[in-house]
Amino acid sequence: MKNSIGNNITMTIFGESHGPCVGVTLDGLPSGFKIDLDFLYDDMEKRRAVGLISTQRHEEDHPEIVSGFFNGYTTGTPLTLLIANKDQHSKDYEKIKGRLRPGHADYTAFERYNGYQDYRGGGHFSGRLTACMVAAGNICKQILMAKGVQIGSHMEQLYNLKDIPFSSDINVLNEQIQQVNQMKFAVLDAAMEEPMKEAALQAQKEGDSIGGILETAITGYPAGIGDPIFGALESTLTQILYSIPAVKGVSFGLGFGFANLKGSQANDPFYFDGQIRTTTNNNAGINGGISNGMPILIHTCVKPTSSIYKVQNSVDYSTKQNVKLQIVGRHDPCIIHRARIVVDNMLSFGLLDAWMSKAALTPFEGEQYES
Ligand SMILES: Cc1cc2nc3c(=O)[nH]c(=O)nc-3n(C[C@H](O)[C@H](O)[C@H](O)COP(=O)(O)O)c2cc1C
Ligand SMILES: C=C(O[C@@H]1CC(C(=O)O)=C[C@@H](OP(=O)(O)O)[C@H]1O)C(=O)O
Repeated sequence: MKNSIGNNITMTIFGESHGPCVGVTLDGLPSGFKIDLDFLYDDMEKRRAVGLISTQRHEEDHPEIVSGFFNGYTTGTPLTLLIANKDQHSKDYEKIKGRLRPGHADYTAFERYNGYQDYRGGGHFSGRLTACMVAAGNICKQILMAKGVQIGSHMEQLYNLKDIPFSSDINVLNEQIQQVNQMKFAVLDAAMEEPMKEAALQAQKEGDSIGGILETAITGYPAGIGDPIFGALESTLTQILYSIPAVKGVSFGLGFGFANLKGSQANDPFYFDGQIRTTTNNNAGINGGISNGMPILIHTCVKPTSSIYKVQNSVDYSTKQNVKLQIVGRHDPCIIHRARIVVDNMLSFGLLDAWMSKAALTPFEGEQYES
């Protein structure tokens, strides 16, 4: 697995930030699924850079489906989406060529690819490739939604500013998911929108950057999905989340918060009301790597953008000299408001892929466990 991931459906991502296009192929999709293109374009719009709190590189981000899609439906053969790069300023990178941006992949790419990597705009390591993740993941999300799954994220924290958390009441939670999915800047507490935007703007003015934490909720995902040991749902989703550039932390449910609790506080007691549920959801919908039907709740930490405009200490890889680095060009002062849809859609890919494993292994209808 290098640029491909998945078992039943696979996602392969290709391209570089300053090449002609970036793209993605999904293989193994069911045939005959009607794709809502407007819904796809809406998600692309949520990731697209707008305003001073995002990069000033403006791309259309209008994916072109070049295979696996016919008369509005998936054909079941590899579905490839291409997204053009048109607004590259490659000369910005000539000026700092060989000078390693702290926090970015410049140094590690040199070591990995022996200098043959396309260094312009972060090349294959660029956040640009997350446009592919949003596009391909959107199609998976559409399939999940048709099965009653909902997924949405909000910025629970931006730098030191906090939004309210998702509700533990399933009805309220479902409304909140719908609410954030209507928003370009996803916060639950409307009063936090301006202060958060102001904080991002302030970082931009200072030539600096900020990060934060996304909270994602998934409802309607059935119990019984996940393949222990290595296909545990948490393992699958964690691998996917860490594939997103700038993601530096992932936790499920109470996560590290479990450390402060006793078992009597941490356990989620069961009850039955026609369906097996739990009264609390500290384990966030997953036990033993398998979904239990309760909402899946995930926290994802996105670091501050590494390309900042303050002078930094670095090394010139070619001359092996210590240098002062002054980055030029266009960068996001904050990534998280754009990354939230990347997170949703990549999780959708993982959740659909895991569900397809269960579907492939489910015994004949009627052949269910009976006590
Ligand atoms: C939507 C999005 C936009 C990004 N924009 C930038 C950017 O403008 N400048 C930058 O230095 N990094 C940006 N990044 C992050 C880098 O791509 C990432 O930090 C880099 O590849 C190194 O990987 P790592 O942070 O996961 O170690 C962006 C990431 C995402 C998800
Ligand atoms: C192009 C996008 O983001 C880019 C991600 C990025 C990086 O280093 O990750 C660096 C910048 O690239 P450039 O220097 O070419 O402007 C961002 O603009 C995008 O998200 O669509």
